[in-house]
Amino acid sequence: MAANGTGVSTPRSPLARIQTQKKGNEMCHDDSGKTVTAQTINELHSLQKKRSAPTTPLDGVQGAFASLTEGERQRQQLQSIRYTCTCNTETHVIVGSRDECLKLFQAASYLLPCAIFGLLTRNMSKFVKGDPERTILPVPNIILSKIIKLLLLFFCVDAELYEQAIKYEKGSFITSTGALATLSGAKTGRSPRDKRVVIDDTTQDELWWGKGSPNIEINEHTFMVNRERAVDYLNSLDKVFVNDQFLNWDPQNRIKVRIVSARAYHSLFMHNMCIRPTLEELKNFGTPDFTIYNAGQFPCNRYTHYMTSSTSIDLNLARREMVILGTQYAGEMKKGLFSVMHYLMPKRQILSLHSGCNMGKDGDVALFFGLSGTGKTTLSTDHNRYLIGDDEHCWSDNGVSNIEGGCYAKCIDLSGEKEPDIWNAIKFGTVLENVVFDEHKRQVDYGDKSVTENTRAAYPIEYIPNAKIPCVGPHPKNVILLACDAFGVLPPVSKLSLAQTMYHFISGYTALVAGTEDGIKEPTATFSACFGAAFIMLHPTKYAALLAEKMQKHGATGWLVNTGWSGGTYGSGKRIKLPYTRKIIDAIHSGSLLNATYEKTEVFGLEIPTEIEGVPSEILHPENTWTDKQAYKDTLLKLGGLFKKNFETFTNYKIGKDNKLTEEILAAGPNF
Ligand SMILES: Nc1ncnc2c1ncn2[C@@H]1O[C@H](COP(=O)(O)OP(=O)(O)OP(=O)(O)O)[C@@H](O)[C@H]1O
Ligand SMILES: O=C([O-])CC(=O)C(=O)O
Ligand SMILES: [Ca+2]
Ligand SMILES: [Mn+2]
Repeated sequence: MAANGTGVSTPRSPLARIQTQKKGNEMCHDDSGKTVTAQTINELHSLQKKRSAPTTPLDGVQGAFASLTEGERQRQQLQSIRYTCTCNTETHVIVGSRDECLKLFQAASYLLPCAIFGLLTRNMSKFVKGDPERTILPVPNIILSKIIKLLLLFFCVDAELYEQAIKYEKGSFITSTGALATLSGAKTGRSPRDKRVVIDDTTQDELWWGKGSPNIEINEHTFMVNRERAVDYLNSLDKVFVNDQFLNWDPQNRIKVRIVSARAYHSLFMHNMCIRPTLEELKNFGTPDFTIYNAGQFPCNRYTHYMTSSTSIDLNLARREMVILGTQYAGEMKKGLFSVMHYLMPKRQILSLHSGCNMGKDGDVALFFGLSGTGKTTLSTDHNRYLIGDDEHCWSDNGVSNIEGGCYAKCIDLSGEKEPDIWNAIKFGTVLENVVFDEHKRQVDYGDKSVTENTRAAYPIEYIPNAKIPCVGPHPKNVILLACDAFGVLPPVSKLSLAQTMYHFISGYTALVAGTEDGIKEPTATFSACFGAAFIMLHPTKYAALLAEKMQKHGATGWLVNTGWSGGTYGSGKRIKLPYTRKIIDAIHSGSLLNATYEKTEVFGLEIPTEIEGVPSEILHPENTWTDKQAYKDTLLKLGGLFKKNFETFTNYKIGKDNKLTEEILAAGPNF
């Protein structure tokens, strides 16, 4: 209780957040989207719908159903709910030992095939001590270790999740192309400063901690406090959604995950993003390898030790659990599981990668690395190639495999002409986050940033016509590093030596424009080790060593592609046209670029081709595109300096078995 007797203050509006972030802290950079500007939930909702004149008369039945007889209408309705079992909101509480409960759970899923059951476990200690609210549950005198709540609800076909979302989650609508438009609330991007990892005897030694690391420590006790909070919240609801799914298309390294969440939106999102089990696999699912408790609507308690805001995403590797409090941004689940893979896979000598991946007709595989917004999804989705995946992969001795079963595309300024496959994937079943649409026609305005610039579409990978199912492929031939250079000094494409590839992989550079706020014209450089510092769990050099080893072994060629500015910095120059970038990528895939004539640039020492089919030669050397040559030189040196400064932290580490490669990598950076 506060000393002045006024009690503990509560946030003024549901969207208010506590700002406790220290400026200039040592955390890895925040690549999450900006939070919304709306101050209240109603304001947020009003942003989503654009006013327009109604086009449909509201009285009388119109359209396809108008001419149906009642019998036909009923038949069609029945057909559409064929797969939906009756919702039984009654909660069946089974109390028993963990094993007994699991057995019952298994048996029940056999009795009702197709059903996914809600399953919640909670520590019984508090329960046994006697919470009057809870002792109403029958407690037979067997040794209790867990309570499991079976909710006979789930049968998560897309249609039912749509219905649940529309009925219970404000801001859910069906768009004109059939996608489910949703709002993620106050957070429209990830919150890397609120992502915490339990430090224990094992993780203390194994994980990367300290400067630059994404792992902010909490202790086991705090994790349990937050876990209890999340589970209590979920237990208080009429229903929870449970997804039992897989990660990783490599059958030998498949991970079973369970996601318990409160929103149909979250369930459909993960249904799309993770690998969907067959009915047979679901029946035999057994115990998951990892579980997420997503209580995102509910905040963490600010007075809990270690908490610095009302949001906390907590990872406990020993318990194989993650708890989410205070953010409904669905990407936290996707990228939270990616972090888990970044821990589990390297232990098996498998490299986990923040990259897109596709394969040509002849089986040539390319990886696309890059930070958020640099083009992984856009460029790996290529009508002339098979899509293996757009964002998260593993590279093992067997080749590459996608970790996910879906894609998560940026939608800002999306157009059907430039990105037809992504455009056409936005249909029934797709989750469309934080977009603005016409209130009557339900047509999405992809240019509208009113809710956020980070608008997204999450769809199953099968929605891309040339997806490669199963999503696996042979060893990569090309490793393409994407950087969206808003300084406009990096060449549109350069061929890299292995040491240069490693240098740029460890640097993980991109520069975007700070945002859409007035007056901000100056790009900010972002360095994020391994093009995904927010998700890696071990020291970056561990992943770098694995990449070097695999590239060497399989003879892959590295490339640096600037998908950003040309002809000047943001403000004076222009973003390189997507069709040109596609031509460049085509030349890499076909092998023609490997045999081109090259010249070397100053400062970065990059090899740039003099000619590429379909690309004006004058843009290949960035200096040509700048009218002010001095400004080009100054900007180049400025960026070179930023690279050097960033790399200082890595100069004391050894990469790989011998010092030779380490020395070569250090020499592969800008030289001036
Ligand atoms: N020359 C270009 N090359 C690639 N993308 C471009 C280019 N010009 C504009 N774009 C736009 O940049 C964006 C690239 O976003 P994309 O979804 O591919 O990012 P991503 O690397 O997959 O990021 P994330 O990891 O956040 O999903 C798209 O909106 C695309 O239309
Ligand atoms: O995780 C997200 O929110 C989107 C994404 O893919 C990234 O940022 O790399
Ligand atoms: Ca993407
Ligand atoms: Mn990503």
